[in-house]
Amino acid sequence: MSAVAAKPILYSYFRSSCSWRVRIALALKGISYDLVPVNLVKDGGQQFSAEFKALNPMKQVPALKIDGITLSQSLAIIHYLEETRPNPSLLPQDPKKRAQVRMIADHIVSGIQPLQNLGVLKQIGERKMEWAQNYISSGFQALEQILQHTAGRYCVGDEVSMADLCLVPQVANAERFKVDMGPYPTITRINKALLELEAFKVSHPCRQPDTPAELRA
Ligand SMILES: O=C(O)/C=C\C(=O)CC(=O)CC(=O)O
Repeated sequence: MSAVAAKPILYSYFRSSCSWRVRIALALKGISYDLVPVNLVKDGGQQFSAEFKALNPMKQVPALKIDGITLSQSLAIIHYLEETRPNPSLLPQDPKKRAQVRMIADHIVSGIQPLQNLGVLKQIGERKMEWAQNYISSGFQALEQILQHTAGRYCVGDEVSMADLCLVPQVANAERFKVDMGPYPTITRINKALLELEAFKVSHPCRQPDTPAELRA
């Protein structure tokens, strides 16, 4: 290893919810990084380039080059950051609470987001809005019920955890797909509290190097 460790490089798209999860983790842990934008729509999708495919065969963002390896899959990246840069921790000490954090994170990362991802909506065609609304709503109905048992100020108790890193970007997607948030007061309250934190602000899709002018804050 060289004396001066190379800065991590994040391959990101401003409004990819999965990229945003990782940007929040990097911000919370105070890790400085360089960002390489990958535009998922321009030129038919830059993620399909041979160059990017060599980096991540799944042709998705985010990807993170760090400590001499390249990682994809947002939660795997976040767990690596947690294990190598443990402060501040994004997992509670208590095993039951840790399990609840993972349950909520998986619920969003595996149970909601993939069903409304760009690649799926492309296949769905005209009905894509209705499709995304249905899956986000049914996922949020379950999540609202779960949070009523686990939440304090944030998803699990009063400390920011991996669950919160997944929640905020998914709520942004819900808003984008015009999901009625009325039935989800707990999700709405936690989302609002989290958006007040600096790490969630700096990582926000409206403040990225690749955010188009009309979507900037
Ligand atoms: O329409 C676009 O600009 C392209 C892609 C996205 O926003 C990101 C996604 O694929 C959805 C997601 O983050 O869940």
